[in-house]
Amino acid sequence: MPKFAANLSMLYPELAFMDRFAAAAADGFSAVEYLFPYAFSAADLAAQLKQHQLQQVLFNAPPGDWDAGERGICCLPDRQVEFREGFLKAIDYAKTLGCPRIHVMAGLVPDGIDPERLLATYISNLKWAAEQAGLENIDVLIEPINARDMPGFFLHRQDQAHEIVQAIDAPNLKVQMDLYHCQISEGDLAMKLRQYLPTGRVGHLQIAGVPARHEPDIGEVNYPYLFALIDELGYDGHVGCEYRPKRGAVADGTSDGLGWFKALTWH
Ligand SMILES: O=C(O)C(=O)[C@H](O)CO
Ligand SMILES: [Mg+2]
Repeated sequence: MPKFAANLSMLYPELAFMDRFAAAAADGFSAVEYLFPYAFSAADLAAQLKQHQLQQVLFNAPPGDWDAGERGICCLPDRQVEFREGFLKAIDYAKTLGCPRIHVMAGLVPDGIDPERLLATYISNLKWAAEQAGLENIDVLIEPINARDMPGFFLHRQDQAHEIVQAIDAPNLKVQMDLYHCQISEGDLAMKLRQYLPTGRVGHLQIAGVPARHEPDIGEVNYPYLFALIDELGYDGHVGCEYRPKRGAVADGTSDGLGWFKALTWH
């Protein structure tokens, strides 16, 4: 069975962020991920990990002005300085948290800029980020995100992401394959896993039910089948549980929805 990580940005919305570590550990998770650590000190977050014996497996580099609607700045030519400063801050957090990978969001395609310039900026920033992160044995990840949830995002498809990763060819630059986004954008999940996991270029997996992004046992995707396939293909990384609990921010709403996880992991 794959190893699962609780995504603390989406799970446990009923709790304050700092209380979500204890809740994830109590539910049987041994790893966590979340979008952004920057509202908290790295030392406080590290203390939560230590206290609850949790491993931090992923977080995101600063995405620009998230509240204003920005979704990453890596492809934006006029934001290179900010991207690089933000990425160095992410490395500092990753070192304190013992986190081996950082997700870099590409950004939304702005009007009126030549697509070739965006691609050139994206590639140049990713090359630089992979070099910096490589000095600390950290992987850099890029994630295709579906256009229904994030219209105008620069990176929508697995083949596009793999083409970029191959072109840059840095050993620590990999794809974050979110099966929720992949199902919405392109489908054929089992064959996509068979195609991409053996390349060694998938650095992290994430899951959610489709179409509503609730628990993985709600919706059109047969996850038990895919978990067996992921094992068969020898993937030994984590699978991030990045979904919005169906019961929402009510007491025990997240734990009540974890029957699928407990059935797989509790013996
Ligand atoms: O939305 C996702 O799937 C992610 O993994 C990003 O980190 C945040 O948009
Ligand atoms: Mg994701």
